[in-house]
Amino acid sequence: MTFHIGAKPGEIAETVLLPGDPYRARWAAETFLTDAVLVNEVRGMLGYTGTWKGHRVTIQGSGMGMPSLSIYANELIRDYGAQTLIRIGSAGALQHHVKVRDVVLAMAACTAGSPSRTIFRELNFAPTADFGLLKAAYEAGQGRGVGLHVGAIHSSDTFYDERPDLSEQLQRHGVLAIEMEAAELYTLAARYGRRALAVLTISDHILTDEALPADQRERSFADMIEIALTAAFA
Ligand SMILES: O=P(O)(O)O[C@H]1O[C@H](CO)[C@@H](O)[C@H]1O
Ligand SMILES: O=c1cc[nH]c(=O)[nH]1
Repeated sequence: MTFHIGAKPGEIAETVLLPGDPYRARWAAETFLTDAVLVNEVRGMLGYTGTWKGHRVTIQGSGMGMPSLSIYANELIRDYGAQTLIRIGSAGALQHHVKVRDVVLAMAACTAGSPSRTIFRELNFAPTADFGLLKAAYEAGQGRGVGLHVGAIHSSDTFYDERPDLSEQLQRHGVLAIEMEAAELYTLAARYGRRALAVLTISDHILTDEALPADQRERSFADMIEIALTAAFA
C-alpha cells in the first residue's frame, strides 16, 4: 500500500494504462480485461488488474492534471515496479485536420510548467514518448478506420484557458491537441527508465467548439484502448 494506492504488493501489473477518469478505468477494465479485480479505490480513484490476451494489465485512474498524475505515476513506478505506463486520455483538438473522435499519439508534450519544473529550473526539458511504444501504437492504429495523428501535444495546467494567444502560438507551431497530464508522465518515465506513451481521443475541438457528451467521453474510446493494449505487448 502507498499513500494513494491500496493495492497489496504484486497486485499491480508491470503494464499500466492510465485514464484520467476513474469511471473510464472501470469501463475499460470491464470491457477489455479478463478476470478484472478491483485493486484500488482510495479516494475513489479506481484501479483494476486483469489480463488482456493472456498479458497482465492494470488500469488505474490518474485524476486530472499533472500534480495528480504525478502522485499515481510515482507510486506505480517506485512502489509497485510499473515498467510500461500508457495514458489513455481525452484531448481538445488544436488543428482543423484533427477531428473529434480521432486518435492522437503524443510524440512530444509541451508544458508551461509541470511538477518537475522545480528540478529543471532554467532548462526546457523535452518530454517525449518511448519510440518503441509510439511505433507499435502507430502500427496498431493503422487500418482501423479511425483518424490517426502523430505529433506534439500541449499538457496544460488549466482546462479553462485565459490565454487565447498561447493557443494561437501552439496552433501556429503545429501542436495537435491539448490535454493535462502527458508531459509529466513522460518526464517521470525518463527519470526512472520506464516506457511511456499517451494515446488520446479527441473529445472536443478548440477551434470549432464541437464536443462529445460526457457519457461518450467515458465509453466511446475503444479504439484508443485497443491501440494502447496492442502497443504495450507488441
Ligand atoms: O479524459 P482525461 O484522461 O481525464 O484527460 C483530459 O480530461 C481532463 C479534463 O477534462 C484532463 O484530465 C485532460 O487531460
Ligand atoms: O485538457 C483537455 C482535455 C480535453 N479537452 C480539452 O479541451 N482540454
